[in-house]
Amino acid sequence: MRFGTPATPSSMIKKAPSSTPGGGPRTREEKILVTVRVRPLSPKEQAAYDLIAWEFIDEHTITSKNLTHERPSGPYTFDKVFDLSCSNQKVYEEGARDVAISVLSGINATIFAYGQTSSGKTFTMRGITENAILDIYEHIAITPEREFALKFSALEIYNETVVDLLNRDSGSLRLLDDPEKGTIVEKQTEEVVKDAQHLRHLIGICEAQRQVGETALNDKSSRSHQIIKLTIESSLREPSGCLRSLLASLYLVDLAGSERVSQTNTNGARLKEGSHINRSLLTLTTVIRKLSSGMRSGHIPYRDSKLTRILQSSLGGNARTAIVCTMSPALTHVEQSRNTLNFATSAKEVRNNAQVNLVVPQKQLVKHLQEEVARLQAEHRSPEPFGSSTLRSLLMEKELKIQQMEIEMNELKRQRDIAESQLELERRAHKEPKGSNHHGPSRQVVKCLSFSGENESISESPLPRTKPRKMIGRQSGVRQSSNSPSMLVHEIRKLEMRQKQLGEEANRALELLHKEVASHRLGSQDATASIAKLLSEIKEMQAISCIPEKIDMKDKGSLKEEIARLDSQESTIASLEEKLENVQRSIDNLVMCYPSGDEMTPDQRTSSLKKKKVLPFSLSNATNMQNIIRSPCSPSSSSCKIVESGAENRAPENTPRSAGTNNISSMEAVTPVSKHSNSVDMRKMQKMFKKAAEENIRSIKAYVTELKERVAKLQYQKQLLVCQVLQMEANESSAADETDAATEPSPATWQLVFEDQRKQIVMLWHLCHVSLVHRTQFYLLFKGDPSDQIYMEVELRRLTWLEQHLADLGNASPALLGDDPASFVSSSIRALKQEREYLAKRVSIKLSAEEREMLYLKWNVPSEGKGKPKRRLQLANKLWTDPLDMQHIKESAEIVAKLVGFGDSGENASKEMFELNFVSPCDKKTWMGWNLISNLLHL
Ligand SMILES: Nc1ncnc2c1ncn2[C@@H]1O[C@H](COP(=O)(O)OP(=O)(O)OP(=O)(O)O)[C@@H](O)[C@H]1O
Repeated sequence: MRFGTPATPSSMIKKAPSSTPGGGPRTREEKILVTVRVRPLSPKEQAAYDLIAWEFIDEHTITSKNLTHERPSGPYTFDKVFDLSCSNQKVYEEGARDVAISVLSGINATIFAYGQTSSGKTFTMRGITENAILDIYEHIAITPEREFALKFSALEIYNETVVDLLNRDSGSLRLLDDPEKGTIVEKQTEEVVKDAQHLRHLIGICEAQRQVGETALNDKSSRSHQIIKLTIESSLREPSGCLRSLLASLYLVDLAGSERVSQTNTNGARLKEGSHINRSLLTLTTVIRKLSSGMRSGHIPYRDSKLTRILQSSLGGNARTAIVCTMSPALTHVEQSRNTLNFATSAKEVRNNAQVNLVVPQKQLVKHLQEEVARLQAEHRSPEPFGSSTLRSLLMEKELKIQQMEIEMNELKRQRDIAESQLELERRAHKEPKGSNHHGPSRQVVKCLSFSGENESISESPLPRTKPRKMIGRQSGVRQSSNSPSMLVHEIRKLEMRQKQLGEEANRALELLHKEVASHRLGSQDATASIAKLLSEIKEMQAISCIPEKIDMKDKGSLKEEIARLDSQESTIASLEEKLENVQRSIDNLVMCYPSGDEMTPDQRTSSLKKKKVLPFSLSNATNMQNIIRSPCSPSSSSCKIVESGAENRAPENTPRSAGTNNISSMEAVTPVSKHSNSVDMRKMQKMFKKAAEENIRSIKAYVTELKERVAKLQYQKQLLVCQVLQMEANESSAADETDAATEPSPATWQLVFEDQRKQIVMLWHLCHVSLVHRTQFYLLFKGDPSDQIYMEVELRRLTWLEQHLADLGNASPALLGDDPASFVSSSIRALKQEREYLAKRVSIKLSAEEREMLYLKWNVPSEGKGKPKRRLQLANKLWTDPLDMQHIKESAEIVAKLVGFGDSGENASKEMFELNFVSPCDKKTWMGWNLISNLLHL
């Protein structure tokens, strides 16, 4: 049996016709119905002469009385506020009925009670459940035209373990992700409900099975979250044109109550239960808060707890939801009640998108078609108004349809089997690393926190996996498609290829320059030699930095290696730049080497004229020459052309001139030619040559400058891409989780996120038995500065993984675990105990007698008596014990800091001790230099 949205492929769910019972709109976006119920003072509260701290302004508004010197809270306004005298009947009618009966119209519905322990959740949910049963069966009774089928299932989430309340023996149930149905509970029992009495009986069984325990606040405190699911399918009894039936589920959720350790006086098993309860409620609060702030498209951490995973569709999804927030009126609980009201305030902003679920049961459809065939066959046997051929074709058509349906059914079954086997594979794949390395981070965590090669292999896995989350679209200059590490590596490689091409072009340009200078025999020998040297150097450099032609994206090399490689190439790029500088200098020298005709001495002029007489090509070839030089600058020119044109312009080898172009004496020996040239206007020729040469050199100079710019641009783009890779890794489940929008969180949003993350971190420290000194240092160091963001995220991820790991150890069967599963947990607890003993010793060293007395008084530490531990140890044992009470946390941190000797702001610690040498993520717009990136990766 499956738990989740109705067990029907979404493709089969259609919008309802207008004639659905209930008659409401087909889909509706609406806010969650939020009401608040305040129970009467309990006998215990009355006995303690506790005061009523709340005032009911009207049916919708509640505010705190001004009983203490504290600022009063409120007024708070909700869909309804029920005062102390309100009956269950009224709470149901005004706070739940409308939502509950939606299930009869094919709309999923969820009703849950939220509130502090002993605030009346179970009391309220019982009332709602009973009234809902009455309403449902009354509706069934007055709707004879429809046939109703009810199914019942129930589970509890106890210490983050899902248990079937109809079959406890089945142990811990797994939650599976179904792309269409959302979260489903594997192998859960589902009972067909016969009637109202049977339904009450089943609910009774569940209540008896549920984990209940005694705490200081409640004799029968629910220690688990209970989720009852009633699935109702209804269809018209009379066969009509409409084959579809309405299918929806009603979830009745009785949450365990949030509790303060200091008030419930819990320890041992109760304390552990309380921690799990608080943690999952904290996730629920976070989910609600995020949904209420309109972050529907951003990351909502449903997966952080089993409760929110199961309730996902009820929170911002395809369901109508009503929440009854319960609270005690007592002054003692005013702080907790305020928390409840804040939760309720967030919840009333959450919008759901419920729709009518219509299904076509395949069985029914096949049955219908068979009946149709039978009818047609009967008609065929009897005299018919139509020709027998018409009937036959109709029959054929129907049979074909049946066959089609069967094929579709088989295909659906096949797909289901594939999905199941994939899930099974995935489950095994997840289990494997556990067995081999209990202490290593999970693959997913590794993926989030590092660039190890394993990630690449994960990405190649055929198993379904979570998609990389969206990047914050910060680098507008970088292609949008670069949204996965492999894409980015691909981009980087492409840029490198381009860079290589540019290098080659530069080389060709230089070669031409070289040729020209050599063949003209003009300019200084030094310049010619230096260009020749540059040419060979660049060639050499290209050979070294040769990039593999083939971009092999299956390469197992990790991104980290990739970035290290890029980093090492920096020197190559720098030297390319340097060499280009040199080329430019050489060109400048060359320019200098062309003395203007006017400045030439008569000797120079003669020599120049002599040289010009032996030009390898005549001046009529000037156009060609320009082509040679210009071609590399022109983007459209191909290197091939350049080489060819160079060859074309070479002097024919059989001419006498070509015999001795390499030295001046041989040039001078070619007297007939020079004599012949004498007829040319030498002065004019000289001018033209100078002009052409200067133009060539300008052209090369411009080209080199352009090359330099292009190399710089490429390098910049490459670094942007690297940054993107880094940011993506860092953001994968945190910053990018926060928002899809391309905007930075505003300081106000960051403060909210910070508070939220801090609460989660505190809770996780508690659950994972993290060292008190670490907690204190971290708490005092990270106080919400924007630059703390990355530290907070990393700490949260580390702890979330650790908690999950510990939970897995706790839930796994000993056979699977091999070594002592509890050793890790117990050694952490032992270390914590030793730390408390150490802190206790420091109490008398670091605090004056007066300070000690004040603390004992404030922290309710009774005086020492026989058999009681020392007061200082009692004090140490109280520190950091209530993760829900932020005041307690703050004071605990201050005391530990004093005992250990940290300054007010943890001055003995620095953020770097958390080994995160990052720049502030809020400076993300500023350029992250290469060295910083290298540091970041600890390359
Ligand atoms: N509206 C009410 N009127 C009278 N009694 C109430 C009301 N609400 C709760 N109570 C009583 O208060 C006590 C605590 O209620 P309940 O067990 O429902 O609290 P809870 O919130 O479910 O606690 P927990 O989270 O610990 O399970 C019970 O004895 C219950 O009968």
